Amino acid sequence: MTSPYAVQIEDLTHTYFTKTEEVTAISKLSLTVQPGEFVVLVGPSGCGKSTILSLIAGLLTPAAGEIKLFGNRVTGPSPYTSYMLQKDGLLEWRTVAQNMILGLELRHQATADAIAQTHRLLDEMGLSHVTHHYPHQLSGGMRQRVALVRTLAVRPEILLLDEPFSALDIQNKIHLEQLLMDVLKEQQKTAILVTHDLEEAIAIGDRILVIGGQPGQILHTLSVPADIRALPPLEARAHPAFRSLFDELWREVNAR
Ligand SMILES: Nc1ncnc2c1ncn2[C@@H]1O[C@H](COP(=O)(O)OP(=O)(O)OP(=O)(O)O)[C@@H](O)[C@H]1O
Repeated sequence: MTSPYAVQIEDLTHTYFTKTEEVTAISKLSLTVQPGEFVVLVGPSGCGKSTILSLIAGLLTPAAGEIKLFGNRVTGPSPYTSYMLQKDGLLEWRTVAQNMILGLELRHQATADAIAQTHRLLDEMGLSHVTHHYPHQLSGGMRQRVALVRTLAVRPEILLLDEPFSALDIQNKIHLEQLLMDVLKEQQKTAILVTHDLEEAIAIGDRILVIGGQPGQILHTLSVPADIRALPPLEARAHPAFRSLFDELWREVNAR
């Protein structure tokens, strides 16, 4: 039987070992994410948010518990996921066109069709005029849009986004949030976003999980009301209920 979940995490524990100490970053975490759902992880620094993403991406091996993506157990990096970080990670010696197909090349999927698709995405992001530019010729917002195209190019079912817009000014941030939401809606992808920006969490998430405790646990869940979810990120921020949701999240994140 196929799994009804895009992501299913059961009793997950992860411990980092350093020369001097053991840090249990995640302990017995269980969580499910529906296909097409946009889940946001918020919480104080060091609570384990990035560790959760790295475990889902198969970049770390858990000490205990398991993660399944569409019913398939994660044992290493998988074609289901694509990861985007705060640092764009563009290779300075490659043009925009060469950077955006990097993931396709690494996965041996750089077919003419896949590359053409990637150029369409670049066009949708308003970047077709910089196809042959090098990263140093781009603004911060443009670089991050190229990184988003590269993340989407491999057509992952699940996007893992670790503070991807946190270094951007508010105009660029909202613009990229909108572009991301358009693509997710059109392609019906699942996404898990880590952010410190509680407004961003409410403006683009379906369900927000406050992570915290000793070690990482889900301390609070906030489901964003459907009428806010239906709005573009800029308008969502102006919804009359937005402030009280923000206050609720703020209290929960800062409660302990
Ligand atoms: N490579 C590592 N080696 C040892 N400890 C680590 C390592 N990476 C993370 N940790 C520890 O694991 C815990 C969780 O870290 P993690 O980066 O997942 O938190 P976070 O919530 O993403 O933090 P931030 O919001 O600051 O990015 C922290 O105590 C951190 O110090």
